Amino acid sequence: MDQTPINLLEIRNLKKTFAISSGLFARPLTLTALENINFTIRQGETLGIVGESGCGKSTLGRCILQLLSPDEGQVLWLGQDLTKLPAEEMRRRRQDLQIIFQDPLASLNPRMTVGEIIADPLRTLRPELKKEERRARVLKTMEAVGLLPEMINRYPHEFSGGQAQRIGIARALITEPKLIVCDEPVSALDVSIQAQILNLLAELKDEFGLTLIFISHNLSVVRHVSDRILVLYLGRIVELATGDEIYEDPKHPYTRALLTAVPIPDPKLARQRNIDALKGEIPSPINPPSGCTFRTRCRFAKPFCAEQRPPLETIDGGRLVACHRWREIEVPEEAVLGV
Ligand SMILES: Nc1ncnc2c1ncn2[C@@H]1O[C@H](COP(=O)(O)OP(=O)(O)OP(=O)(O)O)[C@@H](O)[C@H]1O
Repeated sequence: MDQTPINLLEIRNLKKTFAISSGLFARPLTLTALENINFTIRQGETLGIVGESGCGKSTLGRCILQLLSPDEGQVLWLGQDLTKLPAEEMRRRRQDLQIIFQDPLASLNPRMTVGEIIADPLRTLRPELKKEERRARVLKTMEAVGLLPEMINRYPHEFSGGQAQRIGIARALITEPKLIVCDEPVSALDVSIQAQILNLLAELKDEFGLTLIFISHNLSVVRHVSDRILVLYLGRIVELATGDEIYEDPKHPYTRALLTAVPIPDPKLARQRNIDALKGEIPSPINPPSGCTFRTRCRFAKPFCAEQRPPLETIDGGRLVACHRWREIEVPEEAVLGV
């Protein structure tokens, strides 16, 4: 029997722009939030998406879920293009694709009880369910995420951030989705609570056979949960590889720069790695640099990097990198994480 995992989701040539007003009578400017985005997600995989603030992570998550309409490109769910689905069909498809937000308390309606919040997606997506069936599902889902049954009639403000995120996870889980986009799910939580929520997501993934997209600006958070990691810079993919490849043999200078923010215990190694640290501000996506958009902050850049956009090349059996100079950039072995 063929055991090859199937592609649950395929993103093809995705582009998303926003029109930015630049004054009452001025023509709006175009901000390109995502461009030329191509990748696939296999069933059962966790794909991490990393990059600095403003690089397009949330926009990508929202375009996948059709909470935002892309300008161009396809979002293929088991081969079916979600961007072309009529609203009613998309509403039904939503059961399969859910989202968990960054700020758990802000994303929960303060006037609804925990039970009402968790049951809410069922009211719209499974209106045929009877009240008792809904309640039974809510209690089962609460148990799965570690909430006690007696919490069902309480309100969000009575909960800590970690508990509130469990409510958000239960709300996403109740429709029995196949894919959950986790948009910075632990960034707003205390460090001591972050590991609990990450472990819970990993357990739920195994228990329910979920596929996860895990968005974070923090590469160390993504490392622990992801099979593969997609690195975004100014709305473009600069690298896509397995977690081990990204950590042990990063090919793109931007990935190397992100790695310098991941703590390592040895101060000598940390100093060596710091030469890769990011310098300067991220350029405006309204007027990005010509050629390679990372060149203005790249310590390996040469004049020709300003001339052409580097293509996203497939290298070493499937990983992707977009850098004119990746072949010439050697990573000193002792500077690599964990060596
Ligand atoms: N509704 C919008 N209108 C105009 N510009 C937007 C809108 N949403 C996002 N942007 C812009 O698109 C770019 C990508 O934003 P996005 O929120 O996707 O980035 P991000 O990587 O998720 O950042 P963060 O980690 O800060 O959330 C940014 O320049 C942002 O200002």
